[in-house]
Amino acid sequence: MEEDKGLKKEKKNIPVLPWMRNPVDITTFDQCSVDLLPFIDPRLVVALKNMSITSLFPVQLAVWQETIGPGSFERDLCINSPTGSGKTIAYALPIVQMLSTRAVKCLRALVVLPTRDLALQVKEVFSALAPAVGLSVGLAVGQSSISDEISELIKKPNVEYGICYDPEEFSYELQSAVDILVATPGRLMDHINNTDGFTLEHLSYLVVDETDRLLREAYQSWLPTVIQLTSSSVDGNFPSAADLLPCTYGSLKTIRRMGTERGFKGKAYPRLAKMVLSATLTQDPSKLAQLDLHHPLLLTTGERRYKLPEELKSFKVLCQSKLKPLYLVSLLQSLQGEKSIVFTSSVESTHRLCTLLKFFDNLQIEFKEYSRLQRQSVRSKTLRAFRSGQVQVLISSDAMTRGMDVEGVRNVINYDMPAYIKTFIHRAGRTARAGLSGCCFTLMHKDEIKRFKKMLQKADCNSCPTYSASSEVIESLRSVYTSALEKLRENVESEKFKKSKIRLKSSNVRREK
Ligand SMILES: Nc1ncnc2c1ncn2[C@@H]1O[C@H](COP(=O)(O)OP(=O)(O)OP(=O)(O)O)[C@@H](O)[C@H]1O
Repeated sequence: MEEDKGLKKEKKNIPVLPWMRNPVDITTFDQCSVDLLPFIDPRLVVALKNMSITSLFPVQLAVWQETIGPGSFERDLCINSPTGSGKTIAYALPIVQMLSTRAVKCLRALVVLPTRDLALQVKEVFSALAPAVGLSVGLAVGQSSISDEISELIKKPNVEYGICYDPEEFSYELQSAVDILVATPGRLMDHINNTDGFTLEHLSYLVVDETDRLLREAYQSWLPTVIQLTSSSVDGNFPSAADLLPCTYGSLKTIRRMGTERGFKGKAYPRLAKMVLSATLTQDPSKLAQLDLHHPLLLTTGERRYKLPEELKSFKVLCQSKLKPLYLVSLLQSLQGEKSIVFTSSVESTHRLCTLLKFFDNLQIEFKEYSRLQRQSVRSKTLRAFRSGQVQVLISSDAMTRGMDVEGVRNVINYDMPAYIKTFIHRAGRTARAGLSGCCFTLMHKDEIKRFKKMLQKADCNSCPTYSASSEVIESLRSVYTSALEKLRENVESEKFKKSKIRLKSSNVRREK
């Protein structure tokens, strides 16, 4: 009977897609000194060392093997590797290496991420590598105005000797100012639809980072659009007469033909090579089908689908629901100003918790709210302060959950227990990155223990000791907590009143119009 159960569990873990059942196991790779990496451009070795990277992590070496090494980018790669294991460099390095010998500048690599902050972070990594081999990197996230972004991405034509050509009369060739573009889906679609000279015609590499998140929403159909724009424009091996017509002086043309050979039938050639990544990569065939992968190869860490970082320690903090803020304060005080992120279940509870903490007198912890309710400029400022250490604790909704890499985060606190293991993995993964140690504390009521244990088992985590808050500290905080709660109630009332006043004012203005 027990055996039957075990068998059923095992079966449940077997992916439906056959190619997912024979993955490359990343754990079989060791770290490798950058000086010993085969085929690497020496200029990139210097750039890596300037980033304080002297050896490659296992996932980076595994991807290098499948791209620059014997794998030669022949298959599309699906990379499932834990948080903080170095996936960004895993895809950035081979792309920059491949493009280092390009002759003409045009947009050849596109990296898509779900949020602006993540895109900014990834752009930084490319910017530390690409200029070393003469490549330029652009960003399309809507951080600046669309016209500023266009002038960064598209090269204006040379206007010789002050002669200004009439664009109606003379169709000059607009060219890309970047080789690599890091984008969020919305802004990418804006450029595809509206920016003159923006083209994916020459695209050779597509990276879909945080894949499962990006595949969850349609984001203006960015993925089918990219796939369609990079699919074959010509049937068979023979170009049409139009393709043989001389092209505009200096312009570059990429003709993607429809493959006719075995294994390539119906596929475009030159091919758009794809790399898709996540710490919790989806195994859902219908979702993966959207990516139109070519002979996909899965690279994953060990046998388990989900894995937590090696050096992460998890603790549960048992408390009554109504006393959660007290336990949080006591925990934060015992962490003595270590960089920490507190996760709540929604933007509203983030705001509420942050407001409540402000009413705790003498807390002596620099904390800030970080949520999608805030404007981007406010969020960016908070993130900068957190990175620099000016702010020690971020109270965040799930806006911080995925991919964010902040140096020195020692603790993650789940103020509200996440509902899914995927959320737990991404939240906890903000600490214990790049082989460093870190702790994850989850506040819960004793009735939630069973569910929590079951959830952690999915990531093969069977040990989660209880962290005991000092009862003396809890008692000493009670009176401050009562008065903070009272002030919070007043604050909520006054915020409600302000909001209703604003609503009334704007509806009056509308009526007058
Ligand atoms: N080879 C390396 N040597 C030292 N540090 C590295 C190396 N590669 C990456 N790092 C550092 O490790 C940290 C985590 O890297 P990265 O953000 O790429 O992880 P990730 O796998 O994408 O995580 P997540 O799934 O959370 O997005 C970064 O601070 C990065 O600078």
